[in-house]
Amino acid sequence: MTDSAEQQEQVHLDGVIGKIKVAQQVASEDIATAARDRKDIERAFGEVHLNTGSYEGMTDTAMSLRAQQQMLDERQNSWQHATQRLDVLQKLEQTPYFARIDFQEGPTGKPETIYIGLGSFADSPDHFLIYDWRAPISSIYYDGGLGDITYQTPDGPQTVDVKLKRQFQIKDGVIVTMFDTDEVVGDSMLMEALGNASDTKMKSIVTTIQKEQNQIIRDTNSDLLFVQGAAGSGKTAAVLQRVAWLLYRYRGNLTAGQVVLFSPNQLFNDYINQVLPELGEQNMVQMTYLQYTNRRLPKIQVETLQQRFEATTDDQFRAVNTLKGSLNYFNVVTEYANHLEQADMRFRDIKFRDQVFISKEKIAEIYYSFNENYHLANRLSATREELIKILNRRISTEIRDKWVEEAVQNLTREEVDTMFGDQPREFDSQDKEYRFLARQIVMKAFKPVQLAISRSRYLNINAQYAHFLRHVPAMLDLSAQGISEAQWQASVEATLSGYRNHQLSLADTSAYLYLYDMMTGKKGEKAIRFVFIDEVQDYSAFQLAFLKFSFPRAKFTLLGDLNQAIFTQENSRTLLSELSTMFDPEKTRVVQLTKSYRSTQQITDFTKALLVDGEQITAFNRAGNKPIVSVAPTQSAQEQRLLTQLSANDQAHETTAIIGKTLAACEAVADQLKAAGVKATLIRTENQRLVPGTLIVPAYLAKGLEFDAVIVWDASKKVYYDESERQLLYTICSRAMHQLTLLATGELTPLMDRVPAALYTRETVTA
Ligand SMILES: Nc1ncnc2c1ncn2[C@@H]1O[C@H](COP(=O)(O)OP(=O)(O)OP(=O)(O)O)[C@@H](O)[C@H]1O
Repeated sequence: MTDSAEQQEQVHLDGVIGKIKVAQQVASEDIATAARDRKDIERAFGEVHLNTGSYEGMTDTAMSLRAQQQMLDERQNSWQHATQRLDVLQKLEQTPYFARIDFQEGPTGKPETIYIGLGSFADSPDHFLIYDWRAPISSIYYDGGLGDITYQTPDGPQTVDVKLKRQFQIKDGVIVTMFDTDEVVGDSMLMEALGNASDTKMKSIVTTIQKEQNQIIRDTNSDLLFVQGAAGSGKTAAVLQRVAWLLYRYRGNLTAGQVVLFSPNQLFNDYINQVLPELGEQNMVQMTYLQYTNRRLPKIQVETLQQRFEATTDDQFRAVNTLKGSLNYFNVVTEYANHLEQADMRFRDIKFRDQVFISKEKIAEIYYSFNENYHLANRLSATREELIKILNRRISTEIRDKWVEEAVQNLTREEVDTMFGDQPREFDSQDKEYRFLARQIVMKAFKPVQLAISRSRYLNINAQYAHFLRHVPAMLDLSAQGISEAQWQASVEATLSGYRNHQLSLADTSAYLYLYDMMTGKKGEKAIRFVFIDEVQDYSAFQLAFLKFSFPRAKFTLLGDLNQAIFTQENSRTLLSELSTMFDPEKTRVVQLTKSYRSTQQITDFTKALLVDGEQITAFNRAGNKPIVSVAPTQSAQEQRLLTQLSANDQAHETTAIIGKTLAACEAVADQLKAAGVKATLIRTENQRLVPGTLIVPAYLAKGLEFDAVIVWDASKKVYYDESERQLLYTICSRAMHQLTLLATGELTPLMDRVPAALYTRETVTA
């Protein structure tokens, strides 16, 4: 490449930036105009006189208010649109684009040149100076090198002959480097991107999206897209890009509020919440499964992440919990709920002033009076109608009661005025006026009853759930699950007594809510169009089936690494086969990501050796130090070693996370560091924020995060002794980007036995 090529590109860049600045000016003026218009309308709003003297007057007022509101909404929209536009333009001014592609469509097509950036920019309706990275044509940048490349358009596949692929690094409007490449996405660019230090916030990967990741990002056909990828293979990164892509692809028909991401914990939500804004989009709805379920049961304390992780796992508990997480159990709940159409629905009396108003027996009689064509949802709504009729009859008779008459007579002028509200007041007789007021008084008194009916409070979900649990042995062969009937009944009693103390396990919460939704005929949240579930290996099949039921119109993207199952362990292996029965196989796509980008080659080689079948994982070729495994004879020697490692990491400008197995272990480390005068932040709960500097994090909160340097505290035999902890240790070690240290006291964990000695530096600390 000649100097002049670079000069020409800089001239082109300057021209584009000049035009972006002009467009910024226009957008700023649009914002000001929209804001001014809005003020004017708001002022006019205040001047609309509320004419409530006559019925016509009220209608006129209402109409003019509505028209004003509409104008206000329009101005609000154009204000928002212009603000978003300005935001994108400001980003573009710094780095307008990162790639140039020259191509030709067919042998006779004319040669074209496009530039690709974070957003599109045109100086006239048909003249694009920059194409959005999400535009169909931009796909050729991610999907291939030079020559014929096919990309998908809304009208079907298109092939073009790519003649030139040029990548740029532009900083503050100046080309820092540029090079031509015939690779998919030049490794040097990726190397540069990956060489950066870790941050408390994840960044977008728009300039270096890999071909396999691009497949995930641009998928539109699958109802279920399952991404199985090694630690650090960019599952989370790709999926955030996918959200941005979907918002672009379905602009006008899809909003960020119709996309939900279920993430492993709140800390992780915080970690990723800058990526979409960086891409000029709004964040999707983000929550954890626990938050999703707990918000529906505010009075119940659903088992937290820590409780779940540190729960006792005796075999009996494990078998019951495994059963409660299975698809089989989900089907049992469904079957049980359907059976309630015939019998066994539990009701509660509807009370009025502490007296039984409609008895549960009466409600049951009504509920079961409809024929078998009435299913759960319409049976309930038919019952509701009957109950409302009973209430209305009672209101009509109650009107004549003495207390009501007295109440009407005692009404003050103001009370009468509020009761009439916007109602016309002309009555042809005094009696009619009296009846109107009396009815209002009675209806107000019966409001709690009306609410109890409309909110189905006469359903007794607690009794129903207890009945269901006791009924399970009749519906399922427990012995096939390795559970005796006595064990099951003991677990039922434990669940119910926990419930009386307002506590419920996550597995029971899911079943409880699903049963409730079935009983009340809820059909889920239809507005949600895309659901993403990160770290899906930690979900049970029951939870996934429940989410599918809860979001019936959504397409699902599930991301997981079966090697990082820290809650469900071996169950996660059956998850894929259970999933395949939930979704149409024709509309299911499974993508494997095997290349790990997070860590250096040395760390990836080490972590994959920890796994029993980690062969498939390949490292991105980036060199670093071998992991250090240090065994000290005493606890205090291990503490000393921790201090020297921390200061070595500090000197190398690597931010360290010390990852302990439990919160208690992390607290102990935090105390030691404090005593030694070393500054570090202990992350106790998922509601904390990640802050710069050394962190101490319990294992179950480190999911999905990454750090420059990781110190595993502590990798002794007494801490990690069981085969079932292999995946946990793998998950922890794979958080490290550049530097990994495992510290142990006494004997090293036997989980290290399978790691070849050549893959790490072993140290023995002397006392
Ligand atoms: N195409 C890419 N270009 C640049 N960086 C990338 C790319 N893909 C992944 N990365 C980086 O690699 C790191 C790991 O990515 P990410 O956290 O998405 O992986 P993951 O598969 O979700 O990992 P885990 O399962 O371990 O949580 C991140 O720092 C991410 O920015």
